[in-house]
This record gives sequence, C-alpha cells and structure tokens, in this order.
Amino acid sequence: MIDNAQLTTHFAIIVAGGSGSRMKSDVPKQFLLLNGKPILQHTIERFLEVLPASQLILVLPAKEQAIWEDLCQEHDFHPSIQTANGGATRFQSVRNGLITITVSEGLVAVHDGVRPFISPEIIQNSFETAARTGSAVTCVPVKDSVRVVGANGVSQAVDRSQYRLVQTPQTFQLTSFRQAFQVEEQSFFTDCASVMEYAGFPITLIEGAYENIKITTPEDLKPGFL
Ligand SMILES: Nc1ccn([C@@H]2O[C@H](COP(=O)(O)OP(=O)(O)OP(=O)(O)O)[C@@H](O)[C@H]2O)c(=O)n1
Ligand SMILES: C[C@](O)(CO)[C@H](O)COP(=O)(O)O
Repeated sequence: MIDNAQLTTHFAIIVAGGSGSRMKSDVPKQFLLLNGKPILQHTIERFLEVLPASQLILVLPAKEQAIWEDLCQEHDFHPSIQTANGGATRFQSVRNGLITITVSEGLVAVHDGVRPFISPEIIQNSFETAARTGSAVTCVPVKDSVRVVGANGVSQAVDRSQYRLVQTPQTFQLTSFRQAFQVEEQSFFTDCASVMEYAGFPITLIEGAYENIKITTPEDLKPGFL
C-alpha cells in the first residue's frame, strides 16, 4: 500500500472505454467474465490493493455504463470510484479521465482495464519509479525472434535484445502528463509513453510481467489458455 501521506497525490486512471472490436463479442471485452467475475472487476481489485477507491478513475464507454452498473449489482462489487466517459480513441479516453483530477501535483498511473493480471508489486514499483524519475513504463523483453518487413515484402532478422514489449501501468508526474496531453492527437499514439515522448519528456522503463497480458482477441480467453 502507498504511504498514507501520499494517498491524496497518487491517482490511477483505468481505461475501459473501448469497444473491443478485435474480441468480436456482443459486449465490450472488459465486461466479459473471467473465473466468474468481470475482467474489469479483477483489474480494479488489483489496484484497490495499492490505492483507495477515492484515487481511482474509471473510464467507461459513454453508451454502455448501464452494463457495468448491472454487473456491479450482480457481483456485489460497490467501490466508490469516480467515472468518466470514454472517447473515440484511447488517447481521448485518457484525456477524459485526466480532467477529473483536480490536484495540481502528484502522480498518475494509466492502466488498461483489460490487463486483469497486473500485480500490486508492479503498480507499487511504477509509482516509486515515477516519483524518482518522472515516468515509469512497464515492459518485458521479447521472447520470440523478430523480423522487420520492408515495403517490398522482404524481411530481415533484427536483434531482439534491443526491443521491449510495452505494457501498462504507465505512470507519470501529473504536471508533465497534463502538458503532454495538450498536444494534438497523432495517429502513432498507441499508449501514454508515446504521447509523453512526443511532448519531449524522457521515458523510464520498468520490469513488467509476461502474465500481464492485454486481453485483445478471442484466443486470449480460451479455456485452459489463461
Ligand atoms: N477509445 C478507447 C479505446 C480503448 N480504450 C481502452 O484501452 C485499453 C486497451 O485498448 P484495446 O485493447 O485496444 O481495447 P479496445 O479499443 O476496446 O479494442 P479494439 O482495439 O479491439 O477495438 C482497453 O482497456 C480499452 O477499453 C479506451 O478506454 N477508449
Ligand atoms: C497501451 C498498450 O496496452 C501498451 O501495450 C497498447 O499500446 C494498447 O494498444 P491497443 O492497440 O489500443 O490495444
């Protein structure tokens, strides 16, 4: 758990405002059940081991908030968490969550609602590292061989030791994060680190975990796979 004195300055935005098009399910994937509980509930519970509910912001699809309310009733899950509306892109969802934070200084972690296996230790480490260096971006080394494919279709092996697979949480100083999110959205913004980098802020990497997967496509939920 974060030190009591820091509780009012440490925030986490859990982004669950997407539609989950690659999952091809009837409801957005963050609401699907995993071991009897909504994926999003697992994720929030991991964060509640580190931060109180008052420091969390949950970004939900504007049109599907009733689904989440029904699931919370059904699963008797009632943490008092502020919500914000999702935007058309992840960048816009993060920005919608960010404007609900009114304190001027502190730290903010952004985490995908569909990464339910995040450990409290990684969350904790991301806050500690961001407090020291200004940022903490979770990642893991690449386990497979990697090839780059040129425009002509010809591929070439690359040195995988030079690459990292990026996960969340991604945690930053609030002041620089706010400044970074004032930029015009770019098509290459796939995460918060790319936004911070575009705005000129340095990125510190921290060790993630291979089990901290992002549930993205149906294979990620196949029985026996998880
Ligand atoms: N407009 C968006 C898009 C994504 N997200 C969130 O960002 C996380 C990672 O995004 P991704 O896995 O791509 O989710 P979706 O956008 O929902 O999926 P897809 O790209 O397959 O449509 C998810 O928790 C998702 O809900 C969000 O809050 N708002
Ligand atoms: C933020 C992220 O999960 C880091 O790996 C990823 O970039 C999200 O990408 P997506 O295309 O929105 O799933």
